[in-house]
Amino acid sequence: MRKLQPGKLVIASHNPGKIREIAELLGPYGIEPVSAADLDLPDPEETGNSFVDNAELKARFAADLSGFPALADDSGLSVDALNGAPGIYSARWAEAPAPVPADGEPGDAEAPRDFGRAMQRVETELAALGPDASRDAHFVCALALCWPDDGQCEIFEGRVHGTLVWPPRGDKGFGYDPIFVPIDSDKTFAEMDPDRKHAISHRAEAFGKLVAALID
Ligand SMILES: O=P(O)(O)OP(=O)(O)OP(=O)(O)OC[C@H]1O[C@@H](n2cnc3c(O)ncnc32)[C@H](O)[C@@H]1O
Ligand SMILES: [Mg+2]
Repeated sequence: MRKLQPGKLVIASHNPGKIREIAELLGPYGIEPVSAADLDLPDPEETGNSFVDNAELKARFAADLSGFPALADDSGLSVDALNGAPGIYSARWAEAPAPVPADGEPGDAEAPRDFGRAMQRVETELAALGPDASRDAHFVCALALCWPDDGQCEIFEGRVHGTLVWPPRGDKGFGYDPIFVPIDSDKTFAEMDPDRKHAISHRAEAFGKLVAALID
């Protein structure tokens, strides 16, 4: 399998929380992360039907446009009792419906994200199933690393199981972290130090596989 050489690697993400975690996880390997935003790369539409498809689509897009190897992460929260929702729609659950301006033309501004709203929606849908509904959930992370020249991509996946709590707790991390308590912990991801999250998270597991396969 082709190895990732030290040097520039585009992080094909526009999520600052994710970019920070990826930079921390890559810290020890002599790789220079450059974010898609640093390169002014646009955010592609996530038209895939799976985490893997969306990760590959984002990494290919950034590698082709930048000429550097690119790493994308597609991830999300999957709630058992909601048949895996929000899943690949995890980011979209945090977006408000696009406002329709007075002239009737759809606006082109990106809808701002509100994870308070997304977490509330998870809780509301779970509560509607009654007090006995399972609160089991897992985070999934699919990483795709694509090279620009021959279009080759390698994919790695990780997951972490846990349960959902309400109300949200903690101010570290990002996204759904304040309602997710991983197995064998009493803290939410948002209450943990980053090092602890990196020891057990879905992203850390996928990274462990990537490092073992692609970095000497
Ligand atoms: O596509 P990019 O630009 O990378 O950024 P994004 O935020 O849109 O990322 P995704 O499309 O992969 O959507 C995943 C969403 O799932 C949530 N998520 C993923 N990993 C998470 C984590 O470690 N902790 C909390 N929430 C997470 C988070 O809300 C993300 O916005
Ligand atoms: Mg996205």
